[in-house]
Amino acid sequence: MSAPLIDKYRKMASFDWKKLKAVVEGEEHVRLKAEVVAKMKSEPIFHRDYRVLSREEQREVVHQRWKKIVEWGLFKDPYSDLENFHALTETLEAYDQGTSARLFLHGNVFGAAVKSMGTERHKELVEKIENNEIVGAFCLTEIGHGSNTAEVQTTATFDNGQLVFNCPSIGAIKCWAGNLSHSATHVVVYAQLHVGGKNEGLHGFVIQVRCPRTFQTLPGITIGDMGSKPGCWQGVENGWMEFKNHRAPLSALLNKGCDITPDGKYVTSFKSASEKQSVSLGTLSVGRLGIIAKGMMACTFASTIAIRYSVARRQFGPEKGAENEIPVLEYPLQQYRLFPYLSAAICIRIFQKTFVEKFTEYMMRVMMGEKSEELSEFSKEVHALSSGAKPVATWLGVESLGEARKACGGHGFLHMSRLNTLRDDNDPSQTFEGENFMILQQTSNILLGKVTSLGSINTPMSTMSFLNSTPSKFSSWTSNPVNDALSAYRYLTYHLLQTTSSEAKKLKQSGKNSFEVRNEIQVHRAVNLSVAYTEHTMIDWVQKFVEEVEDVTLKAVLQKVLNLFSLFLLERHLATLYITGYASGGKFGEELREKLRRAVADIKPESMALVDSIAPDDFILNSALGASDGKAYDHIMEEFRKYTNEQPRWVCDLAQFLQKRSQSSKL
Ligand SMILES: Cc1cc2nc3c(=O)[nH]c(=O)nc-3n(C[C@H](O)[C@H](O)[C@H](O)COP(=O)(O)OP(=O)(O)OC[C@H]3O[C@@H](n4cnc5c(N)ncnc54)[C@H](O)[C@@H]3O)c2cc1C
Repeated sequence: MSAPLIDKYRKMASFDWKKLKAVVEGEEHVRLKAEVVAKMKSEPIFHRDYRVLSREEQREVVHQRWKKIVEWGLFKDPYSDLENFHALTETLEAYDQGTSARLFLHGNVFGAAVKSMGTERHKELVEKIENNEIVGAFCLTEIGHGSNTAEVQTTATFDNGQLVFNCPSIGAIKCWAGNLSHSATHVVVYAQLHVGGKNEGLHGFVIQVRCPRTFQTLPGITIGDMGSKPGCWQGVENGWMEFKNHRAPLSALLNKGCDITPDGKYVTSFKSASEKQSVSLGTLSVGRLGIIAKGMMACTFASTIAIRYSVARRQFGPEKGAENEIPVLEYPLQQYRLFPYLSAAICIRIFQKTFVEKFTEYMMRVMMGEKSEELSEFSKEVHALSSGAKPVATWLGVESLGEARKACGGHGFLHMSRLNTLRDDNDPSQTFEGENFMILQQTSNILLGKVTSLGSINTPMSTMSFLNSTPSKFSSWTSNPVNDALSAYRYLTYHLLQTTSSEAKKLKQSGKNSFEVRNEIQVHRAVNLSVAYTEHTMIDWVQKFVEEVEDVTLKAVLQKVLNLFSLFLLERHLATLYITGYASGGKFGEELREKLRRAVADIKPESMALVDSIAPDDFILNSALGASDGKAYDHIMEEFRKYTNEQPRWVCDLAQFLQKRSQSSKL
């Protein structure tokens, strides 16, 4: 049985989805993505079915795909061709995060670390990285330390003009580094630098770990694999590495801002240990911006697959008889569970794109060598927002895939739906490049640092200026739910800032040290503060984007999308809004919920065209339930039929066993 209803739903929309796609993503981005997809379709190595590959198969296929992309020469420096970089990045991330991890870990993590922390001394190596003559991995995490990077235990000791690397304990063994198990010839490794018996703290080094011809590890280095992992991560070579007196040349030290003289003296231009650490770990914050897009892609896949399937799937109806059954998308509850993630997919995309534009402006100024108060304020603001937006986006993304899987019932559990695999693929985005709860503390620390300048806060992206004036309490709803939501968020953020700050003061006065204070203000206070600030900025930036859209039809549909996104996020703070005194009595909450239900219902006629505007090409989506023709049952059966005649060898054993059982029961 096929499901032709999808076209009926497409016709309900008030707008042309292709026009909306061009407005939201940009025409050039859409064209470039289509070009990459066409290239991939033409290469057999990118063709795939729903078969679950073994770890070895998956790694080999990732390797072959990586080789093809390198041969195509599509992957360029993001700052030399940003548009091209984004189109390729998005397509690969959507196709398979295992393949994209392989490329990014080399170019954008390992390579970026060498470029940002290295000097002229590393120029030749940078050329090799760019030509893909070597393969790189990034080794920061150890068995005993991940988040607390300052305490990593691997040592690099200056000895007779060389650096000697050691892991003094099991906890100091490097782990989790992608590309490391089999492929990496070089790594960026972080270690405590010891010179003349003194620990100079955490530093980055670049060293060769394998011979690029034999792939044998160099003396003093043992490398292994970390075993099986869920989803696409099976294809990523996350490895461990132990050093035992491995000797490397002094040039291994990534020496921007620091060095060791030939006679063994450590010299640095850093004014403090924290400045040194922030430069050596600065490369990490760039990654957070990219990971926001993982959250957006997760919401995109979840809503595309689940909403298309919800039209093909009919259950119950006003009257008896299968012919009277209605698509499950008709149920308000199903809409309420799915449409918010559809709105999140669109809003996070708009937010992330705006953020990347602002970040690029910031990076250009850094690369031009600017050193100003304003630029350092810019850096802080970028850090605060990226550390808040990465958790907000990735939590929403993983949550959306779980909800979509349940919304697709039993068939959602099939591997061919891709929902559980995608959930596994996206799961670690909540942990790597800064564990979500840990980096939210960085956002709240920066916000709390502003308490003394309330009234005169002036930051380059203006994300905190609203804190300058005392926000007012709820009085009544207006005709614009987004403005209403923003007012509520301003109140919420302001009050969370005040209560978190006064709680910290109280704890300090009671004799707690700053470590204790920081820990005790997290629950219900600092964490919520970071989330509220971030969501306010997201909504605010998307609203500014919508205001600029000229086409009235597209503007109207985007407004509906943003209405839903704002109310959906705000409703999650309902209890805190009441606790902080924004409103009293049930009316505000009742009305908020009623507006949320209304916003969901407003999306229904637009939903299928909205899905079409965000959905990746079927080749990339690769979901039997979410294909654009809406024929979920046909695709499911096509796959089922592949398995019907396979009789496993143990069936003979089963037959014999049953026979034995029946004979013994007759005795
Ligand atoms: C798929 C994957 C790929 C990875 N790739 C790489 C790679 O290529 N290179 C690399 O170096 N690393 C990599 N990592 C490692 C990753 O960066 C770390 O796992 C991450 O930084 C979190 O550190 P952790 O595992 O030590 O967590 P922990 O810090 O041990 O956190 C455990 C829990 O404790 C909580 N916690 C810790 N401290 C505090 C605190 N002060 N207050 C409140 N709660 C706290 C955390 O919130 C978390 O819930 C990868 C990880 C994964 C899963």
